[in-house]
Amino acid sequence: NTAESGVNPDDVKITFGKQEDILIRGGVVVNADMQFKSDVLIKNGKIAQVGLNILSPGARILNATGMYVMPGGIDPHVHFELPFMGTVSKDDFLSGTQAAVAGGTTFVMDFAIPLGREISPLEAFEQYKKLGEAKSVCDFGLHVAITKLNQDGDREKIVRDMAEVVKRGVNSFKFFMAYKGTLQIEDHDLIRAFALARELGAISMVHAENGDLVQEGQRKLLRQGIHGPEGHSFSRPPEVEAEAVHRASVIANQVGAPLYVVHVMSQAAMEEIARAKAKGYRIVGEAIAAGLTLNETAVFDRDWNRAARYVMSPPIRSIDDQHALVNGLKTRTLDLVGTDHCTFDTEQKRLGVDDFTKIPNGVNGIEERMTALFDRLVHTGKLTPSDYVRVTSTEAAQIFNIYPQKGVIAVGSDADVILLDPSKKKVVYHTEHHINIDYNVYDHWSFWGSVETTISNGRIVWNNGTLYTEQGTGRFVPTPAFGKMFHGLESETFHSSDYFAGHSNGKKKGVNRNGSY
Ligand SMILES: NC(=O)NCCC(=O)O
Ligand SMILES: [Zn+2]
Ligand SMILES: [Zn+2]
Repeated sequence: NTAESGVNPDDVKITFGKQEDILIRGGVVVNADMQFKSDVLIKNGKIAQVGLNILSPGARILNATGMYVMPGGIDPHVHFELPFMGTVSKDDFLSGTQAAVAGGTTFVMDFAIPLGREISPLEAFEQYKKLGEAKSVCDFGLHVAITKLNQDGDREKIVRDMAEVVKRGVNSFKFFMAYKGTLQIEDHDLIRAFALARELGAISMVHAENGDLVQEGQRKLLRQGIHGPEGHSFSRPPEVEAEAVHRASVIANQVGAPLYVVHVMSQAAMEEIARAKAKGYRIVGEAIAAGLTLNETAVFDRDWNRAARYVMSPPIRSIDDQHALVNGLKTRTLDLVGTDHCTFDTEQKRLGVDDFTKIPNGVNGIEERMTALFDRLVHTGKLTPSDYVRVTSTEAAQIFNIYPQKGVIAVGSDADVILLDPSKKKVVYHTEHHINIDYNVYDHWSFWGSVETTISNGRIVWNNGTLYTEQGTGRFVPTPAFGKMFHGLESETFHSSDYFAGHSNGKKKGVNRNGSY
């Protein structure tokens, strides 16, 4: 036991990687609905007791005086070892989840993307699940990307795969409306895929940009002699993002499918979400840490290597957009915050040194999200600590249907818990971070709100600046179908075959829960 906050690191070394009884004393527990002074007892990887003056002889004591005791962060949008744009993103499930827990995130959701290889969505799911189980140091879930509906001339294969991955614990499909020629799915397939997802009780997620317009914009700029990173921003203006949000929301609403828009980066795109919400569409908007903290001036840096670090899609926008997105979280036009953590080192970014369309797209953020958002949202007084917990953890747990296992400090929930000191600053140095690249877009930034201790499934994995992780301790957590976004829709008669004219011999047949069509 120690009078200092957190625990004595020498003690921890003895039991690192092991679940133990932990008593968190004297902190303020913050859930999405309320905050209250309370102790928290952890046993066997679960929260065993929440209340005042808990006694538990033999438990390790964590002194949380002056700290917030919060559910571990849930990052619904990360990409580890993603084969993309001629290379593979640098952080894998090991470095990525180590950085996650060092930053207070205890659950990540990656995307199984059948990209750059002729594999099916089911094979992609199994590959990513295997990678995650072998390397992760915290629990993880998976979304599955659908890039086309026809595999090797077999129009039923993808349909069968979608049903099968739902059975295996996936409740969300991702569709890219951009990246023409590689990931982009065309509207006629999007309509059918949304309908299938709807029938299966799985959320349709979109990367919303008009990929055809982007491609035309890129060609025009290159013809005009614009080859640098700024061309990336010019080729993907906010209208191109907003148009895709509008189109996706209309298509989803027409087929009755709940829609999740990932990485909303512009005010224009956010306004399309507000419009859809006002019309009663089932739609949620995800902000990302980069959109809430960075601005487009970085892409205009005279130093090419520095500018390229900020190239991601949709692009990082203006300061006005950034402020609008922060306010959108406050007004609940936007619902939750991820990172889209997708890292490429300087050498990889330089693949596009002569042509901005070849700069691998992606920025870091998994290690900084919790502290950066605490600084920008809570320290500024815009959001309450409870609202912060909602947008960084609880909302994701509810949307992806793993609440109350995750996303709350409550008896019976997984012991994924952080101790956050609101009066301490976290300073980011690329020399100290846990991600696997040679820079950090937040290098030398300081944020109010430092995650002092992270507990993952009852294991202390981060304490006072030191990691105590063991590769492979993270589990794949299945996300069951028909979560929050489907509530009230379960019993409705819905046949995706209504959207597959001539696809099932004219017979009105749906995808049943066993996966046959
Ligand atoms: N966002 C980005 O630039 N890279 C990751 C892939 C994606 O989410 O579009
Ligand atoms: Zn995307
Ligand atoms: Zn992404």
